[in-house]
Amino acid sequence: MALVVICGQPCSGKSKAALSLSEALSESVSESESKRTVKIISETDFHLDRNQSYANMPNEKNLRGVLRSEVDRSLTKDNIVIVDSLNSIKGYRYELWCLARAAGIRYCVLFCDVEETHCRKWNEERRERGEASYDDKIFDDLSSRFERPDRRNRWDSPLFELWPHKDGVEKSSAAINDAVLYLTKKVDSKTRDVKILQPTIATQSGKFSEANSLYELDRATQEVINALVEAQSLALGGRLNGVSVGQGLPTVNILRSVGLPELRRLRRTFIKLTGQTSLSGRPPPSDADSAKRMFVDYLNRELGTH
Ligand SMILES: Nc1ncnc2c1ncn2[C@@H]1O[C@H](COP(=O)(O)OP(=O)(O)OP(=O)(O)O)[C@@H](O)[C@H]1O
Repeated sequence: MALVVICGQPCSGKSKAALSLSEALSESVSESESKRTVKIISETDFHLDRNQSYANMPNEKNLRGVLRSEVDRSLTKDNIVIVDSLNSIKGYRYELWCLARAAGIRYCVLFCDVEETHCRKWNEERRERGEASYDDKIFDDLSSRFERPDRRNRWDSPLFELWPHKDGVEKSSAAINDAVLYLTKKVDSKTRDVKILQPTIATQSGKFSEANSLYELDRATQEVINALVEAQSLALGGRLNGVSVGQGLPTVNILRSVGLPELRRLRRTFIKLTGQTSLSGRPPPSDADSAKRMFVDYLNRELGTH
């Protein structure tokens, strides 16, 4: 039914927010919606120690991989899944958004906006009470790498903002109320303010094996670029529609001439988002057709023809 990504600095009140949202959602269930369930997926479910999980990049990628798989397994038409983790890397939020899109459900981000100094103080207080907390080194590292959500990104939208330090967090907080309304609103063909993500061919494609994945991704996307450059030069600047990049693959639909620098930029961004920079540990597609399909889908969306 929906995926909610909680996002915020370390020790910014994310778990409190996840719990408040879960309670508010459960209370909003009417008789007719009794099938609906709310599930929180958090690092503590896997008995993972914060300082171990974020000690180095391989551990961090592993943690994100574990959480992402659990999200992927949990998304259904009837439940609302809340991911209670830092979710501070933009590329990772994009991946979660892709999972929601592949599942054809609604999506939103709930952001705990707390200044780093307050988070640090809360973390120190937690440590003094003998509760699990971040070591200073880990806290500094995570907080310096935090990528603030931006509602202009599809994967950060809609964005509901909480200010736990200023206002506290309750199940009646305004942002929680707004999120509940958004997540539970009945939609029909006239509804404009609720977006149910639609799966595309690319997001429906199967699972990929890790072997040779980066190499395949690099090569496959280059082949798509080559095909486009060639097709554009043959069309001599004329309108191009339905450029084939291989049998059984979707076509690229460009309504304007797109130069090589722009194509190269799009390719670089795509590779980055697909995980080549290993932001989340998810392997990029390992077979050429999957990689091409994803890239064509990305180009069609970015060039505004979808
Ligand atoms: N609104 C608040 N006012 C005062 N203190 C708070 C508030 N929210 C959280 N804290 C303090 O911060 C601690 C951590 O809260 P919480 O577990 O919700 O944060 P978190 O962002 O989920 O942490 P982590 O990054 O470790 O998962 C709490 O134990 C509490 O001491």
